[in-house]
Amino acid sequence: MCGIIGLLLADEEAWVNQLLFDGLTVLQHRGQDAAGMVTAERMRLHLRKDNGLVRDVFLQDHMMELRGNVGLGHVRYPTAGSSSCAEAQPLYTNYPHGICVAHNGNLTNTDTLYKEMTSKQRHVNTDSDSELLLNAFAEFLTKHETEMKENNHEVNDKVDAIFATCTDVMQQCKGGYATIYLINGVGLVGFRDPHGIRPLVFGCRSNDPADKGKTWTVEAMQDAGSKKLDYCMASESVAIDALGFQLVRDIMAGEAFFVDMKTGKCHVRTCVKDAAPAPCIFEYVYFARPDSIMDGVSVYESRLTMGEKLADKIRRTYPDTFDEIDVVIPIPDTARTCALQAAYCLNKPFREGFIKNRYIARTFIMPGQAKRRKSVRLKLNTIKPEFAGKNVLLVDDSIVRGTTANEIVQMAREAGARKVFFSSAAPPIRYPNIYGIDIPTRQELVAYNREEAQIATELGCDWVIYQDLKDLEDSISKSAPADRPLTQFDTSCFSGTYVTGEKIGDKYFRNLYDLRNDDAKQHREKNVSSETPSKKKPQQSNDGCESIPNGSK
Ligand SMILES: O=P(O)(O)OC[C@H]1O[C@H](OP(=O)(O)OP(=O)(O)O)[C@H](O)[C@@H]1O
Ligand SMILES: NC(=O)CC[C@H](N)C(=O)O
Ligand SMILES: [Mg+2]
Repeated sequence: MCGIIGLLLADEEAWVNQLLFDGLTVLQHRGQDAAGMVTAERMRLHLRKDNGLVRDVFLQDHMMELRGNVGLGHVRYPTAGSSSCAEAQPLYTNYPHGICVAHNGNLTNTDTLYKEMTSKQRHVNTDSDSELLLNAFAEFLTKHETEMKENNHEVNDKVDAIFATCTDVMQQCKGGYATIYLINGVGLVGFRDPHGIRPLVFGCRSNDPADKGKTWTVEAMQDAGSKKLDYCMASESVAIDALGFQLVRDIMAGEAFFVDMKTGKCHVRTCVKDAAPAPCIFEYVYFARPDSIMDGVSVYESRLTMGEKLADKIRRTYPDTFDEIDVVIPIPDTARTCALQAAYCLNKPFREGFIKNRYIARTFIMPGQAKRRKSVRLKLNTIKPEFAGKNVLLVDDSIVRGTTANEIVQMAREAGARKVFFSSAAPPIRYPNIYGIDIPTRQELVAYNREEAQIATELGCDWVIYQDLKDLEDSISKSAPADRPLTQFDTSCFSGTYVTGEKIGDKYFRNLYDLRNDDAKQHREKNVSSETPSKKKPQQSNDGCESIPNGSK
């Protein structure tokens, strides 16, 4: 999962860099491996990207170079290629105009796309799927702008050319993607794949004091005077809130949003006929911040309902033994909301048994199992009296590899717990994810080929219980707005059903396994890190980290 953000300020003399920095900081939970930013100052692009957290990648000197009133930002959690900083984003291609991309998601037809792009003499320089998404966009934009110049009736103007390009990219590129392009001198374009698997929202703010208190809709934005509005697109609404913009709405599945930097006007269009919304259910379970609103649903509210339904299932499944539970303890951070509500519904005390070290980041999205395991112990420590002599019900949002659960159960026992029951607000994860979450192999999953009793043995707990998929889906649908019901989700890692429908056969999964199992990744990363120069010396970087000639260093 990555975090993306795009901003255009009406004032051409203003700099967008600090807003991008702040927005990326708010989206940091979506990607911890690398961060990047590109800005456009008149016709000149400035790029800075590197491995590391936002606060470490952008130093004062870099910020001074990131000039201009329009830009893109990205925080990366790799799902394809390597974690080399050459694959950090935004990525750039020279022709046409000079285009940069920030992408969240994962493409599933990269082999075909690679062949098509190289057959058209487009230069693809990395193993990143996002570079193919960039080149496909550039290729189709070239085609439609040429048609426009030749007076083809279907493409009448620049706006038509942009949307026709989005349609072609959506038809050509399979998989999950929410993406923002910065087209130098033209504007910002954001869109979601035809299933809207990955999230993307937009908002605005007005520079006109007369607009104070106004509620912005797309129509109101389009009626606003020229060069009056600042625009923001971002993976999550929290970024829009934090920057002082007003959230307008989600970009819908198969829809594109274009802001023309010459006129300051915005345009929205549905680009495919067969859009069928199926957002990733794991965003609600784990990825998104609870204070985000996604596809009209409050993530916080959906997690409360997950807790409620989990409590119901515990009562139903263990009518005799659930009385034994003395205390309900969340596994910080993400599980807190559902644990709170589960405790309330079970009528059991809710206690903070684990304290989180606020300086350790999320463990599931860290690369490498050894690092993840060590991080759980560094990240969480027990409040011993909350465990001593008690039967504890631990609540986590999900169990993926079982790294966290395994360590946590041991820690609970070491702290003196008598019985340890483990519950997950999501169903067992038994299938790979191919749309932007790095769960590439079934073999690494603790629930792979195991039933609950075997999983409990593996985790060392007295019993383990999982949410039912139907209950999870209902937890989210329940809070969907009446005029935009959510009836379908990408639930692939729980169900093995892949919503994009194209034939994803055994060969694809074997190849994914070979490329992205933990050992293969570790081997690749060793080679990458021995090639990557120190990020503290950006002036000397020669590995593609600042790949635009004359760009920011
Ligand atoms: O079974 P595993 O492979 O360990 O993965 C699942 C765990 O990882 C995540 O926590 P993480 O530490 O990433 O983030 P959080 O602080 O937001 O809960 C998630 O919330 C689970 O606790
Ligand atoms: N998690 C993501 O969204 C990853 C984006 C892209 N596939 C990459 O690996 O850079
Ligand atoms: Mg967690």
